[in-house]
Amino acid sequence: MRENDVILKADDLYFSYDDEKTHSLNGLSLEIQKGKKIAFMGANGSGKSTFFLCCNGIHKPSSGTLYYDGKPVDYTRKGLLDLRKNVGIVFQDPDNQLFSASVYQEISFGILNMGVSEETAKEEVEAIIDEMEITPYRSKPTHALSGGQKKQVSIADILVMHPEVIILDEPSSALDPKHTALVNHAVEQMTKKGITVMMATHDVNYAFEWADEIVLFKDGKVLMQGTPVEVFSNKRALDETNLTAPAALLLFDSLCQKGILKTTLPVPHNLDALEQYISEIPFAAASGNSSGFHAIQNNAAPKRAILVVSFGTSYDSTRKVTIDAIEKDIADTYPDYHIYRAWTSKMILSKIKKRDGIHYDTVKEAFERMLADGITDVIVQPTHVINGIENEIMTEEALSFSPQFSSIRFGTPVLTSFKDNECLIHAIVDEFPDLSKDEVLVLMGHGTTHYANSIYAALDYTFKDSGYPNIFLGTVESYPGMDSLLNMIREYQPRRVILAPFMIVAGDHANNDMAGDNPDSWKSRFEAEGYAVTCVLKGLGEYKEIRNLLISHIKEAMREKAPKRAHP
Ligand SMILES: Nc1ncnc2c1ncn2[C@@H]1O[C@H](COP(=O)(O)OP(=O)(O)OP(=O)(O)O)[C@@H](O)[C@H]1O
Repeated sequence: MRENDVILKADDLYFSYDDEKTHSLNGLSLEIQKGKKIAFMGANGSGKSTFFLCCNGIHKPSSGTLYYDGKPVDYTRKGLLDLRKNVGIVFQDPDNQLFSASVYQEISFGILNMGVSEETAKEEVEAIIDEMEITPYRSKPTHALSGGQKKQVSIADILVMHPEVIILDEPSSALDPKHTALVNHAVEQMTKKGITVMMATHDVNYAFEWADEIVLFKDGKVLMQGTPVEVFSNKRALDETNLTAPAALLLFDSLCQKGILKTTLPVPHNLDALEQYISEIPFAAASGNSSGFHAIQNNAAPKRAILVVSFGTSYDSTRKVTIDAIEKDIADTYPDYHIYRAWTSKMILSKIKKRDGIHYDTVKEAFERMLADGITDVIVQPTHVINGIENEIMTEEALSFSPQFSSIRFGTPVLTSFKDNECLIHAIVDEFPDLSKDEVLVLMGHGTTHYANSIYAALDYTFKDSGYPNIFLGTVESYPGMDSLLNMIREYQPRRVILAPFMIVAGDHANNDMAGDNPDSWKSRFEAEGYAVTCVLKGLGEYKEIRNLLISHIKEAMREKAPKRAHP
């Protein structure tokens, strides 16, 4: 994130209402980006309102620093006035905010205090009264308004001052559906104007649909900050903050688990979007069965599936652009097949379960799931780079299910045939078109004790044989290792070393063993030899050509006449 995109930043804030006996803010740190819609959620009493009151200077943290637009908040009278011009709060209870005699006076008060001319203030107030549909009660005394009307006036109060940030503390609490819709409309208008909107809400469905980001509060600090899908998929974080997942996400997950919807579809953020997906399921439309579900489950369940088996990764960002992207491309190419996912690294699976509460299937679980879903014919496509131990174990496990399926076919790992090697060399060369003669590209493969490890040395040779003397391939766990690479590269004498992973994902090995700052990382060791080093954290799964190669392996598996069976 660029520093100048951050409008508000809290750094280790503490605040107490009772002389430090208990901390309502307890080491709170977060950053809010300009122009975003941020929902603040968490259990009652977790500190959301207290933080909001700090944001426009009503409370001053007892320690820590709050920054507005890159500068620490200035608590002088003038500093606070400036802050409040830019950060407006709409209070949870409008009675804490409205104090003028009439609606018109109430909305005019703030803007007149900002020192604008009466004429300009009048124009602005009229415009906001019109926009917020306040005209019918513009002359009423504020105490005579209904709860919903008071809320509209308190929003108009703030909007009229054109702040850069608007904070709304549970704006829809105690409002009927009509007034909730009016408030939601006002919030939409704010974001259209580029205002940063921070909103506390307990409504998970609204937050899921509306927000760009969710901040979860617990005990006066941030438990989690992320996109709505990241946060609401994290069961553990939801449990800790007394929240439930939104209906659209729960239903979507359930339909994906049953194989009715594809996991590769973008997550729908409301029930309307989900309904749209369901209405697009071909059989539901053709059968004229309005519910769709029974028809699909009972009569039309497709029997063929592709199981994509990966080692796995605990890095969400790389997973999205590698494993998810591979599965999506496969799903797009083979729309008649159900796509299932399995990961082979037990360590990663248990880490994700513990950290995020998310379960991904092992190979065994995926086969059991497919069986339960009525799948009869399976193509297993690994995303493993070589035909090593992982792939052998996976194949054996899959074949143990042969008696229960009509056919189980296997696509080969990325590097199996000579043609695969050629394709990979092209993919790498295309990815680094500007590699100059005085630079070397050093690729980090995983490496294994399995005999298939020889592919790394063979491919390193093939690069050179194909006219690329400055592309080297080593492994992090086997041969050729770092010492061999250093010897070869010393001989070449490059000006710069470019490091890139030769693994499907740019995960732990790429981030730490390759690009980390620890003295044993490849980056540090090349730097210690005096080379300038550039790291490219891009997994092979991000290369379109590699994804296409895997798709071609599936095609080859489909052509296979006699599917492999353990018990023919
Ligand atoms: N005026 C006050 N005086 C004393 N304690 C307060 C005051 N306001 C809040 N607190 C305490 O500070 C803590 C944080 O409260 P806060 O209102 O910030 O939480 P919240 O997350 O906004 O809760 P809710 O979702 O119920 O609005 C709670 O323990 C609360 O009891």
